[in-house]
Amino acid sequence: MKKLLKLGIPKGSLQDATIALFKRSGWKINVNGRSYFPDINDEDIECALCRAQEMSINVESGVIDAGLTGKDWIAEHQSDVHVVSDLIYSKVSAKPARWVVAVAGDSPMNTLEDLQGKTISTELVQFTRRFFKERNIDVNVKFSWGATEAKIVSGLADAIVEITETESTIRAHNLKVIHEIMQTNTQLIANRAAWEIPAKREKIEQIALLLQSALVAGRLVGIKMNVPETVIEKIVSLLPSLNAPTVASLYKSTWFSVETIVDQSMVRDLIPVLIKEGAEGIIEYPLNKVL
Ligand SMILES: Nc1ncnc2c1ncn2[C@@H]1O[C@H](COP(=O)(O)OP(=O)(O)OP(=O)(O)O)[C@@H](O)[C@H]1O
Ligand SMILES: O=P(O)(O)OC[C@H]1O[C@H](OP(=O)(O)OP(=O)(O)O)[C@H](O)[C@@H]1O
Ligand SMILES: [Mg+2]
Repeated sequence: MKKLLKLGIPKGSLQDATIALFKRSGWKINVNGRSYFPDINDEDIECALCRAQEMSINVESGVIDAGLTGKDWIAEHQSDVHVVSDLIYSKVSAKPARWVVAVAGDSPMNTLEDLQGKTISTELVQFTRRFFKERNIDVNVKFSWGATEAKIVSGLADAIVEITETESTIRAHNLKVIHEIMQTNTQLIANRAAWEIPAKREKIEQIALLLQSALVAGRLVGIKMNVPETVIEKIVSLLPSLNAPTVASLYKSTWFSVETIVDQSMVRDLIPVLIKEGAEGIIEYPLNKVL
């Protein structure tokens, strides 16, 4: 039977992070062997694996109702799709990635203008051509099938336009970044006609809401502690929180239980301070969703 929503899952760099995010959001996606049609535990959704590079083309044409892909490839194709939600994650982190112009580390080229008349290798050909044309810099943009960083080292190109997330590939080839041309992150996009169908839109919005809440939850943790009455005001003043922390009295005691949600990056600095100020029995726990 035909399902309500055909959903594109990006095959490749974003695949594992996307399936993991769906799992945290309450959907199990199972990729079976060589099949490009994974199972999902939702009778309204039919999943299809699709390359990130062509997702927006298939969403625009309506072959797929909605899908996840990078902002970069939507821009490359100038696809006419409805952007439902920005989901800030990349291959290995919950951060955007960057498309940069890079040259050999010892190159005398340091600015975009220095690339006048030079050869640039990239997978993102159309976007790169438009970028340089808008700046009246005449360059020869050549399509790269991948391993693009190697093309500077082997002398096949003077510069590259390439995506970087951790910069390890740039460093491994002794390149230097001379310009950032775009930041990119994953986006949930929908076919414009599908978006106008209430039942489809409702399902897409449900997916957007839960993916977003699982992403936010991934950055936060809960902390809970016991605090004597004498230092309660001081401890509360130290706690950053989404809202005010919850403070409850401990049964037949002058102590309080204090609970709050904080950014996980600050926990390692916060906990020693809380202990020093008199908090005890501190526990930290992960969150599944924050709505
Ligand atoms: N670290 C990363 N490296 C490459 N692409 C990334 C990274 N993080 C996020 N992306 C996004 O993944 C999408 C490209 O993924 P895709 O798997 O299709 O290309 P790829 O990694 O070049 O694939 P492959 O090289 O295996 O053919 C883009 O939208 C890009 O923005
Ligand atoms: O900044 P980093 O964390 O090193 O990640 C960026 C690198 O990862 C991707 O390569 P991919 O594995 O897709 O190989 P490819 O160049 O052959 O496409 C991308 O094309 C960069 O080379
Ligand atoms: Mg690649």
